[in-house]
Amino acid sequence: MGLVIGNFLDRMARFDKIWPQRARVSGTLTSRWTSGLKSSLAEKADLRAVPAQKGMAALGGKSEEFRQGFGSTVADAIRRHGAGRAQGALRKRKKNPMTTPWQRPPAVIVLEDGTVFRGRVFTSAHQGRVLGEVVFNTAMTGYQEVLTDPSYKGQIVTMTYPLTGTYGINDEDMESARIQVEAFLVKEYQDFPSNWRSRRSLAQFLDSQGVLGVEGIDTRRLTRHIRLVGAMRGIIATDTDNVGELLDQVRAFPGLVGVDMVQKVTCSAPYRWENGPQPEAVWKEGHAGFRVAALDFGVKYNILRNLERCGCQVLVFPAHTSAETILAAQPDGIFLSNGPGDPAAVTYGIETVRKLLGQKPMFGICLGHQLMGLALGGRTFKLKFGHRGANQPVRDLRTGRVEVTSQNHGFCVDLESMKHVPVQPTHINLNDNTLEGMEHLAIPAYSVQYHPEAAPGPHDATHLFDRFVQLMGRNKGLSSSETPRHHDS
Ligand SMILES: NC(=O)CC[C@H](N)C(=O)O
Repeated sequence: MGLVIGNFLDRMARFDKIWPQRARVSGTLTSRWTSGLKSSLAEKADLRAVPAQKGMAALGGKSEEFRQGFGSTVADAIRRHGAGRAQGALRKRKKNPMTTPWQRPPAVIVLEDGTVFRGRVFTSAHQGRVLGEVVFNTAMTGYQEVLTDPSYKGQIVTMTYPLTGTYGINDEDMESARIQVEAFLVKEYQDFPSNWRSRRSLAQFLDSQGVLGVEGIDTRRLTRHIRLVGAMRGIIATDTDNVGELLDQVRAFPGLVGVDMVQKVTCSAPYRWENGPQPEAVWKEGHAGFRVAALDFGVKYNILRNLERCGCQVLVFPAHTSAETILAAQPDGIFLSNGPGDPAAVTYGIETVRKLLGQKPMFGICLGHQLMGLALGGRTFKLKFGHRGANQPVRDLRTGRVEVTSQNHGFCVDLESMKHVPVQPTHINLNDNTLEGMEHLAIPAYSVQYHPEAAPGPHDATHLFDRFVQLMGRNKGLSSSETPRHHDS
């Protein structure tokens, strides 16, 4: 496979060798899952003799809580932040008690092929079972954006990066109004975030919306398994360990193929985007920027932020809106958003896009790109395990330029099927040569499978938003210098 995946596997192999050494040399709790398995409290205190003693001295009367199981979190906090801040953290922790990893309730994950993984629940709000397609994301940061990206609806997401939670959750990096993933699986959860923007911990965020978080998963084994066998349905249970029963339940779950997930995430009524969603669904009086009608199949906020940054004003329409209603708003351009699930199941969206093609300049991202492909007469298929991460190399076939891109998709437009359509393929994924972008030869319409808005990921491709603005300008008879330009390309 490609260089990027090769590097990734190599890095994971090296990480495994380095990890135990680091834990031995520093004598800290970096590997809580090895040290944590020692069951007697005396042994625990021994294993982390230095931070534990400092912790007890610094906390004075708090040593009783240490013995009762706050030990690792307090010692962790002292190591990271010093005794003063650790005391503050302990006070917060008493309000929202979190047990040490080895005290957390067990969770079992069963994949549809019978493979079993075990972990521990690091959230408190959830008891029971969760079903979804299990997918992995290789971005090293960006868990907040991943959790809130509507394209993950119906999916249980695991991060391949082994430590999650370090920088908490902030108020700015939301990609929609809520958490969209069905559940979140990590190798090691870090419950003491340290970042100037952090407002709450990852566990608190998941708890606030009743979403299950599980740690202690062998995420490397899980990822390698999905890569070898392919995307799979999975079930997480916190209420039973009966694998046979869970296997029956996961096999009865329909999964994502052929299922319209868009209706679960699209907005219920049109709205204007202006530094966030605004209730009124009308163009702003006196605004000179191009008017973009965005069809919301599960739009990420950062796409709307980017359009706004390019000087556009944006009205967002529910996925079911008819082509006639959209054209009646007299937009200068039409944007087709990203979104979850199988594009072929969004039949009403395909029909609307077919009617809108050629009426106004059109730009599609991810699911929007797939719907454009289907509306033009192409086909889509499910990739073996999908592209999700922030390091996918894409070549622009017209310039030869390679961009490192952010991606999140499990389906793909079949390049072969586009051979009979008046479309030029413009971008190719260098890992597996699948189609990543196209441009219509006769009408102003183009699309990309990847995410130029990043969030998370590199900003190599933000120029694609400028291209949309240029296209709208040309369509209105403006020269390129008369059209605003906001991104460096
Ligand atoms: N990010 C997206 O828009 C994803 C598109 C589609 N749901 C897929 O998985 O391929």
